[in-house]
Amino acid sequence: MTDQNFDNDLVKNTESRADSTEDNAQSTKVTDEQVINWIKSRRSIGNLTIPAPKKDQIEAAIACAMTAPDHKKLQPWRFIVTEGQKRHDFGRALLAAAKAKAQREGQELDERTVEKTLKMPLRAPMIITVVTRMQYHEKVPPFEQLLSTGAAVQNLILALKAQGFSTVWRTGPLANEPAVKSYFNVGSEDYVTAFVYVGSTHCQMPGRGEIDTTDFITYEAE
Ligand SMILES: Cc1cc2nc3c(=O)[nH]c(=O)nc-3n(C[C@H](O)[C@H](O)[C@H](O)COP(=O)(O)O)c2cc1C
Repeated sequence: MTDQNFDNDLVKNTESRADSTEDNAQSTKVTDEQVINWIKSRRSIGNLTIPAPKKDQIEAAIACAMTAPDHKKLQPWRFIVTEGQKRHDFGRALLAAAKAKAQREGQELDERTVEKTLKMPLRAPMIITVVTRMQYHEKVPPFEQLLSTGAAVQNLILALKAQGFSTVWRTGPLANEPAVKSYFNVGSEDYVTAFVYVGSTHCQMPGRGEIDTTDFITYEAE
């Protein structure tokens, strides 16, 4: 089954669930197997276009993100939604970061790199920047807070997919440069954990085929 088919199936099932009476709700239930195959069908898409999610869809996805496992409920994540002309400001922040990085490394940016960097945020109609705001906690070291934010990002991506949108998680070497952190008001101890590019596409990425878990699992039992 293709990715599109999975999406259609889930949408169809969700819509019919919404309309259904209690009597026929059973017959339109999404099966566990469908959910598992749907998770496996997620693919990143690099070039995205309108429509982007609306406010209620963004907030539904962020609510899912905020159900990620979170030791001591620190809620270390913050979400910044950038769209429209603001993407140009983001591009200028990326360029400032690229120039500063190049200067530190004794290099200069060529014209092509300047243009490319400025246009990076235009690859999707919306970017959701996810920040980890680190807190000191004797039982929750920084790596747990970063991982918790990573889990939130994955939930965010899946919740956007469930609403019919495509995404790609990009971070790259500029994400935590001072110019970018300053643009997003991210503290020096904090991290830009993800730029989630969000939008729509007609592009169909190939499926992954069978996933062989053999080399990645060790079972231990008495
Ligand atoms: C923390 C993190 C940062 C990433 N940064 C980038 C990036 O800057 N550029 C990029 O092309 N892919 C990046 N990726 C990888 C893509 O999100 C994606 O997973 C990869 O292209 C594989 O595609 P798939 O998700 O369809 O399997 C990053 C992934 C993670 C988890």
